Amino acid sequence: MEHTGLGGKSIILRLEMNTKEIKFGQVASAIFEAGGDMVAIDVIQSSGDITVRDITITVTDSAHISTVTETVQSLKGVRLVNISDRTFLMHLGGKIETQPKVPIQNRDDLSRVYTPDVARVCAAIQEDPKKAYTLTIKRNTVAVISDGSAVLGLGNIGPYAAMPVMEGKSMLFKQLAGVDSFPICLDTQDTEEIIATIKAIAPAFGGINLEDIASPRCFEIEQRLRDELDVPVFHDDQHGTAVVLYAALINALKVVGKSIDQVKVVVCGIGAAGVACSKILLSAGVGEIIGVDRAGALTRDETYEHPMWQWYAEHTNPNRVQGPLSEVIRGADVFIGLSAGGLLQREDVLSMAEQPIVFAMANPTPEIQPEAVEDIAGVIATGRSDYPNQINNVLCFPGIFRAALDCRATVINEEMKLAAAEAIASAVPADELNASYIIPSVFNQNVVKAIRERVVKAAVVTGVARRVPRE
Ligand SMILES: NC(=O)c1ccc[n+]([C@@H]2O[C@H](COP(=O)([O-])OP(=O)(O)OC[C@H]3O[C@@H](n4cnc5c(N)ncnc54)[C@H](O)[C@@H]3O)[C@@H](O)[C@H]2O)c1
Ligand SMILES: O=C(O)C[C@H](O)C(=O)O
Ligand SMILES: [Mg+2]
Repeated sequence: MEHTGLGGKSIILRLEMNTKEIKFGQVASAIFEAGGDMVAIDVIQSSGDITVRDITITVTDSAHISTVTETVQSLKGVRLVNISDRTFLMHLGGKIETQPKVPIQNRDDLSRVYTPDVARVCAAIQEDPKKAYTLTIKRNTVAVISDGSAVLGLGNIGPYAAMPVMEGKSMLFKQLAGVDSFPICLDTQDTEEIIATIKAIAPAFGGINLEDIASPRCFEIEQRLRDELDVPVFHDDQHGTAVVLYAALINALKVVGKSIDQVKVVVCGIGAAGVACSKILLSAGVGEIIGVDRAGALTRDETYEHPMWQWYAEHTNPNRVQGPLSEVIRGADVFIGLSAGGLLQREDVLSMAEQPIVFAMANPTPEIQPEAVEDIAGVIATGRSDYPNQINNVLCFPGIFRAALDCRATVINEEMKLAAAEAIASAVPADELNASYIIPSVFNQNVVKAIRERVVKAAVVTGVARRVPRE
C-alpha cells in the first residue's frame, strides 16, 4: 500500500457480505459517498450467499478512516471483519527478530556453539567475568525496559500495549547505531520489583535504557540502578529528551538572536522529561525557568509531597510567579511542552515575548499544532517526524549508547550528555541553520558519529571509560 500524498493513506477493509441482503455495488457507492477512493478489491472467499472481500481504500486522514468504517458498519448485510493500514501491517508479528551470526551446518558446528565445547567458554567467563564482554552479546547489547506506565503521551497503558514502542526503539538502536537490544516490558509497576528484576537480568547487557516509566518512580528506579549496577543506566525520557532539547535550544536561540542567560522559559509538564530538561537548562545557564503542571506554576511558596517537585520549586521560578499556564506564559521567550496534547492556545503564544520559541513535544499530539502558530512563532518544533524540527530522543539514545558501549563506560554522566547535545547541535551547519532547520534529521548519518566521538572523549576525560576504542 502506498501513501497517496500529504496526510493521505490507504486502508484495507475486510468485509463479509451476505449477497442476499446487499449487493457489492451498494457497498461501493456507500464508500464513495463517504469520500473513500476505492483502489483495489480482492475476493478472499466466496461460498453460497457469503462473500469476503478485501477493499483497499484511499482516505485523507485518521478521522476519515472512522467516517468510512462507520458508514460500512451501518450497512445491513455487511460485517467489518478487520481493518488494517500500512502501520498495522508493519506490526504484524512484531517488528524485530533474532538472527544467528553463524550458521549451524553440521555436528561439529553444533558442538562448538553449544554443548560440549561451549562449556570451555563458560569456564573462561567464570574465571574472568570481564570476558563476558568479549565472549557474549553483552558488549553490543542494551535492554530497553518499560513498565508501560507513561508510554508516549498515552499514559499508563500497561506492558503489552507498550511493546510496539519498545520494539520501535530496538529497531532504531540497530539501524542508526548498530546496537543490538531487547525490548522488555515488565508486568509490574512496583518500584522495588522493577529494580530487583532489572538487576537480575542485567548480566546479559552492556547497558540499560529505561523507557516510558512514569514519574516520580522513574527517578528512584534510575538512581538506585545507577548506584547498584556497573553498566550505564539511562532513563531515555529524562536524559535523551534533555540532550536533544538543549541541542535544539542552542540552535533556535541563534535563529531568533537571543542568548541563553537572558531568556524566560516556561516548561509545561513537570514529569520525567520536564524535570530533566529543566535541569539541563539550569546547568546551561538559563536564569528564569518556570515549571507548570496540572495545578499551575510550581513555586517555593507551596510545599509539595512529591520530593522532586519540592526540589524543582526551590531551584526555579525566582520571581515566585503563581497561576495557570495562560498567565505564567505571558512575556516568556520559550515554551517547552512535555505534558499532553492541545494544552497551549494561540492566545498564549500571542502573549509571549517577540519571536517566541515554541517546543510542543508531547507525543503523539503536541501541546499545539504547528499550523496554529506558524505565522506568529519565531521557531516551532514538535516531537513528531511529520513536521520540520523533530525534537525527539531518537536523536540521542542510539549515539550515546554506541559511545557508552564502545568505551565500556560505567555510567552516562553529565559531561557525556552535554557533549552529546553539542554534537547534535553542531550537526546543523551554520550556513544552513534557519527556523525550519534547527535540529538534524534522524537520518543524518553524521549525528551518531559526531555523538560517539564527543561522548567517548567526555567519558575518557571524566574517568568513566573502561577502555578506549581504537577508531
Ligand atoms: N519529544 C520527545 O522526545 C519526548 C521525550 C519524552 C517525553 N515526551 C512527551 O512528553 C510527555 C511527558 O512524558 P514524560 O515521560 O515526562 O511523562 P510523565 O508522566 O513523567 O510526565 C507528564 C507530566 O505532565 C503533566 N501533565 C499532564 N497533563 C497536564 C496538564 N493538563 N497540564 C499540566 N501538566 C500536565 C503530568 O502531571 C506529569 O507531571 C509525553 O507526551 C511524552 O510523549 C516527548
Ligand atoms: O518515543 C518517542 O517518540 C519519544 C519519547 O520517548 C516519548 O516517550 O514520547
Ligand atoms: Mg519515551
